[in-house]
This record gives sequence, C-alpha cells and structure tokens, in this order.
Amino acid sequence: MSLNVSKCCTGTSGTSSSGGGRPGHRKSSLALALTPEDDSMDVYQRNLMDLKYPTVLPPNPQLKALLVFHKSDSICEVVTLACQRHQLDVTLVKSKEEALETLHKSYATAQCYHLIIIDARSTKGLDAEHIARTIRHTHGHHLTTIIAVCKKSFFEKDDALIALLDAGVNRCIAETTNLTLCSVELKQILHSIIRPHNVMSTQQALYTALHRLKEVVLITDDVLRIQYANRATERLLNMRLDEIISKPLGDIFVSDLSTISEQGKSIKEFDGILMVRRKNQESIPMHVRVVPVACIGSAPTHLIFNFDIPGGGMDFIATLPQPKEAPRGSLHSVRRCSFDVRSIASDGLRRTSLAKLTSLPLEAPITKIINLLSQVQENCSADEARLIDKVLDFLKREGLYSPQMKEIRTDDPIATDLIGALLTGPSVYSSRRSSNDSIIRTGNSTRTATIVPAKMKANPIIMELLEESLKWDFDIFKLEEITDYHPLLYLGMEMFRRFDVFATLNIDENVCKAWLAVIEAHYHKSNTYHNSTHAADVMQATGAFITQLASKDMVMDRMDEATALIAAAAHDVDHPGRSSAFLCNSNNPLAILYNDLTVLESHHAAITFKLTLGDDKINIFKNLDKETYKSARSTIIDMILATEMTRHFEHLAKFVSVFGNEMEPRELVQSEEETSILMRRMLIKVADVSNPARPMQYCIEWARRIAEEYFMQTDEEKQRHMPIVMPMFDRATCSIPKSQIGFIEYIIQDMMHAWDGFIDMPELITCMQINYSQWKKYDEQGVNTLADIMAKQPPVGNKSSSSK
Ligand SMILES: Nc1ncnc2c1ncn2[C@@H]1O[C@@H]2COP(=O)(O)O[C@H]2[C@H]1O
Repeated sequence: MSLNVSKCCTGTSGTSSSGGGRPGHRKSSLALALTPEDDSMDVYQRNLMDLKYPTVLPPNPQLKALLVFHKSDSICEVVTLACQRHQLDVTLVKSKEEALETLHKSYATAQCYHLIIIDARSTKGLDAEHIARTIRHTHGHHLTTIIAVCKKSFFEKDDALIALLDAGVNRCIAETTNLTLCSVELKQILHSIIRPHNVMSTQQALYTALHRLKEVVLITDDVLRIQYANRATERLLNMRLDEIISKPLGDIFVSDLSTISEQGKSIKEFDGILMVRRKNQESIPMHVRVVPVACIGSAPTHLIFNFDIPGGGMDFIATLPQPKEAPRGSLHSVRRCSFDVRSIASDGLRRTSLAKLTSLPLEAPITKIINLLSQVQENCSADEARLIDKVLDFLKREGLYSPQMKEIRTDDPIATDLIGALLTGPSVYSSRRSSNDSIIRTGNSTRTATIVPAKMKANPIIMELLEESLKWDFDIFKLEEITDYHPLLYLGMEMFRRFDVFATLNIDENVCKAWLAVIEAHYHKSNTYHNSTHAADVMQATGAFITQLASKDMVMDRMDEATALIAAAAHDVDHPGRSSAFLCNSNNPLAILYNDLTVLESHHAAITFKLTLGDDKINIFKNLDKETYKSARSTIIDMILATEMTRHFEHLAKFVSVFGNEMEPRELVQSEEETSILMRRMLIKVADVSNPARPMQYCIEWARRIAEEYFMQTDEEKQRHMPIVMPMFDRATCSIPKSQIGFIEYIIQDMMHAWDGFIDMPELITCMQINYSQWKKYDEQGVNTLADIMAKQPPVGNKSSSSK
C-alpha cells in the first residue's frame, strides 16, 4: 500500500490551495512559474494580449511527487522535507510493486505524478534501474520526471549512472543529509526539467487543433519537402498522409515554386495565387500564404503554408470529392466479387486510424447494441440505468461478438479449398472421413529434453544482420542460412536482449539461450513452412510490432513484451507439418487427446510448458513468483491459442469492435486487461500470417514453403486413401497465385487494414498491395506452378531451396 506523506507527515503538505484560487491549482506566488517570463501566472495572464506570439498556457496543476525509498532513513527524510519546502504533494512508497500500483491507480483516476524520486543507493532494497524502465514503459509516463538518488561514490565511475539514465532516469543526484543542498537541487529540477516537460505537454493540444482545422496547413523543410500536413490538406489533395509526407512540394503544385524558395531564403513571406494539383491531376487555384520560420539559428528551417480558396469560402474544401473509402460494403460483398487491392489503396484509404478501423466491414451487431443501450442509459432513471448496466455486462461477454460466417462464396475452387480448410471446424472435414481412416499414427518422434544448447558463435556477419532485426524488411532467410538453420536461437536471443527479457524474468541469459535451443530443436526441420524459421519470423514481426506500438505511445509493459515474444517463439513448436484436419482425419493421438478441438494449438501451448518446466536448466519462469508465473502462463497460452484460424473472424471482429469504435475501449469491454488481451491476440495473429505483407521476395518464398507443405499433406492423404482436406492443393495442378490471391482477399487484407489502423505501419499495406498485384500478374500470365514462379525469382538468403 502506498503511504500518502502529505497526510501522514508533519509539516506542510503540498495541497496548499488555501486562500482562494482554483481548487487544486497552486497559487501564483508559488516558486515554480511555468510561463516563459518565469513570472507568476496572474502576471502572465494579464500580459497575454501583449505577446506577439501567444503560447498555449501549460497546465498548472498541484505538483505531486512519488518517493520510492526502501526505508525511511535520514536521506529519505531530507528529500521529503525538500519536496514539501517546494510545496509538492508527496507520497512515499517502499517497493517497486507499491510504486507501480500507486501509479496505476493515479492513472485510472486521471491524477498524475510529475516527479518520481527513486532511491538508487543500493540494489539490495530496490532495483532503481528496473523501476525506472518499467515506469517509462507505463502508459502516460513518458513525460514524468524521474530522479535517482545515488551514493556519492557512484559519481566517481560513470557506468552505474549511465545505466540509470539509459533506463529512463532524467537526473541522478547525490545523497545528502543537508536540506539546503537537497532543496536547491530540487529547485533546479523543477525549473530545468519539470517546467519544460509541462510546456512540451501543450504541444498535443496544438497538434490536435492544427489537425482539426478547416483551413489547409502544410509545413515543409527548407528544401521544400513536406514535413507536416493537416486533415484539410488530405482533403484538398485527395491523398492520404503517407502519400503526402516527405514528398517534394513540387509534386503538389502546378505553378512554378522558384519564387517561394527564393522568398524563403530571404526570409520574406509569400502571399499569392498558386495552382495546386489534386491526386486525379485536376488543378485548383488556391490562395497560398507562406511563412518562413527559423527553428534554429536565423536561416529558415521550415516554411508554413496556409491555403484557402481565392476570395475565402473555406467550406469549399469540404465540398471536394474526398479520398474515397474502400469500396467494401461487407465481407460478403468482398467475397462475391474479385477486386483489386491496388485500386482500393490508390482510392485513398484515409490514414486516420479510427476512420480506417471503423470503415472495416466487420462491426459486430453487438457493438451497435452496446452503443444504443449506452445512449439510452444517459437519459433514464437510476433503476433503469442499473438494469442496463447488467444487460451490458452480459453483452460484453465472450461469444456474442462472433460475426456470422455462414458460407464462403467464391467462384475460385482453390480459394474455397484453402479458406474452407483454414476457417472451418472439425465437423466439415470429419464428414469427409472415409472408412480407411482408422490408422492411429503415433506422434512424431519427440525429442528428449537433454538437448545441449547449440553453441552460439559471435559471428560478425550474423551480428551485422541482427542489427536490422526490428526492420520490416529483415532477411529471415539469410539468417536461416548463416546460422546453419538456427535462426530462432540467434533471433530469439537478440529479441530477448533488445526487450530486456532477462531482467523481466529475472533469469540468466544462459537459461534463455538453452530454452531457445530446446524450443528450436522441437521444430521439425523437415517441414518446409512450419519450422523454426517461421517461428523466428513470427518473433521478429512481434518485436517490430512491439517497437512500433511503443513509438505510438501504446507501450506494453515489460512482462507483456516478454510473454508476447515467448509465445511467438513457441507458437508452432512440434508442428507435424500437417493440419489439424489431417490429424483428426487420421485419428492422430493428438486429435484424440484434444477431442478434435484446437488440436495443434493446444499441443503447441502444452508442449511449450512441458518442455520448459521439465528441465530446470531451461526453465525461464523459475524465478517468477507464483502470481506472476500464473499470469504469464495464461497470457502465453491465450496467445498461442489465438493463432488458431477457425476463430480468425471472431478475433478480428472483436478487435475491430473494440478498437475501431468512437467509444473508449474501456467502455466496450469489462476491464483494461481484456482490452490488452484483444490487442495481444491480434498482435500474434498478424505476426503469424504476416508473410503476404512482407517484401515481395520473402512473400513469394513463404508462399512456396506453405504450398509445398500443403502438397506433401495431399500426397500423403492420397497415398493413405484418406479424405483430402484441400484437393486443389495438388502439386500437379495447383495455381499458387490463385491460392495467394484468395488468401489475401479473404484472410489477410481486412486484418492488415485493421492492424495498420491500430498500429500505424503503412509498410504492411504497401507490401501487401505490391504482392497482391504481382500474384494477379502471374495469374494473368499463366505462371502457376512452383517451378514457374521460382524460375522468375532471385534466390532468397543464399539458397532458394526449402529449409533442410
Ligand atoms: N501465404 C500463405 N498462403 C496460404 N496459407 C497460408 C499462408 N501463410 C499462412 N497460411 C496458413 O495460415 C495458417 C495460420 O496458422 P498456422 O501457422 O497453423 O498455418 C498457417 C497456414 O495454414
């Protein structure tokens, strides 16, 4: 439990709003002035009208400090008194858990701590580095000021201090029992860190205002490359943001721009009529005003463009044809007609994530019902509201969100085969079961847990390649090649290192290495697709997504990152290279064990834990406390099970219902944890089938590998006179392009748009569109078989063959 010093300690509490003023706001006479002139707020407000460029007033809240001290010794006391001297509202906690819980609660109640001071004098009591890192990755704390109180001796060698600073600490201060020294240090921190942070936080308000403005505002750099464009610019140009940003300004003007650049250089404003070119090449005369701005030095670094229609009439922009929404009415309409992803994209799916998510044809009726009921609730009696609350609780439960996937309608038999096999449950394929199918296959030879971890050579070529390991165009096939088919071990260690999994699990690196080696050894090298390169690929995508989420301020906590990476690494372990349908049809012991339900995924999850817990040398969870382990286990199992394709549309619809809605996710689900579960499921699902959205040469190699695996299954089904799960996947006749077109149209496309809308990774969509066009081209050219396609491809990695 946290201890609120302002209530418990003697002396002044920071909540000193006595004597008038807005409740909860400090009086203007307080020491921390947040205005440019460092004056009190009253003076600033009075002078505001005189300012040439008025700034947005920063927030001026009661400042709150959270002190994380293992014990209340003399140093802690001095820091507390110094905080109180500067009228901070102080809360003292004694452990990391208490600190995080306090922050969590403060976030939930829309309070916030502006300053967190951590006792970093000894690692015995508190791991300050870990606490700082965790706080930095906790939502809402990127601008919180974190101070570490260190031993004086720390200042003689820099490594401990640098580690703290790298973990997110803003400043390290030396321990002192001298109140004056401590108070001065704190005052400096208030002025030099907290005040600028407060001012910086106002930028969000400005960006929102700019974005929503009806007027067109566009900013370029000094060489006229577009750096910023607001929503009205997208409308005017009929282009999406990703088609505008970084483009030369010349691309959107018909008129000669030399006057502007010359004017810009001499730092004069421009005001005149220029012809703007819209996406469809239509030209419109616009009144353009250009203001050069010098952000550093005296030469202009940026030019601000403001356009309107000559003679005013800003609503004109609203009357222009808008970037067209994708012509997708519903999943069914997509299914019925074949369509060109390129045309959808070039029509301009808007970049705003919410718009994209809401535009997806995947709203479950339940979302509409919840929205309507919530509206009713606003205008009804308390009793009725309580009843509606109960109804809402029921409606938010699992199962009600499933979209109706009654039938798959396509004229293309290959797509029907593939999508049918992926999306339908056991009833469909078991009905095809023939009397010849009673052979019980013994499971694939399971390896014992005595596998010695592969030795990792610190090969500079591998290390160089791994530097790119968070990029979307990472060459996983090259890694497969240069690690001698141990991509999971190398990539896994790199991901664990980058995301600090060793610290999160409190485990030695060697245990993680051994774990990865054992997991990798339990992937079957004989599978062309479901081998450890696929696992490494999914782990790499997971790392890339986590990084992108963090850059969008949707930071996962450290344990969520670790469990996501672990789930990705293990999600297909011991895959037999045959589908669940095949296992059911052949009465495989796994199908018997799991009652034909979620057979493979249940096995992957179960064997992951069986292997991990079965050998202390690889037990990466052994240092977690009971509760943490329980929660990590549940997350990993949930994520692995989410990769099952029969529930694909259910997961997708629920994700879109919650994240693609105007309402706060929190209002649509029962808890924040539930929101995060939906996000993690979608993360691993997208990572698992992201191969059609990878750069083309990799996409084609993955298509080759999965087709080969499907072909081998068909070969075996024929040979054993079993029902053929995907008859069209016959190596003699199958058209690979057709199968990929179907896979993208039915499974991948909507999911990628939903995910891109959430995470903002336009490269996923771009790659998918390019690949889709290529498959269409091959289809039109009659390039169908694996051999035809491979003849057209440069080899990936160093070898173009399947994995060993
Ligand atoms: N490029 C692809 N073409 C066709 N099917 C694919 C492709 N990529 C993945 N899949 C299928 O999607 C499934 C996702 O779950 P699995 O990894 O169990 O098995 C995967 C394959 O059956």
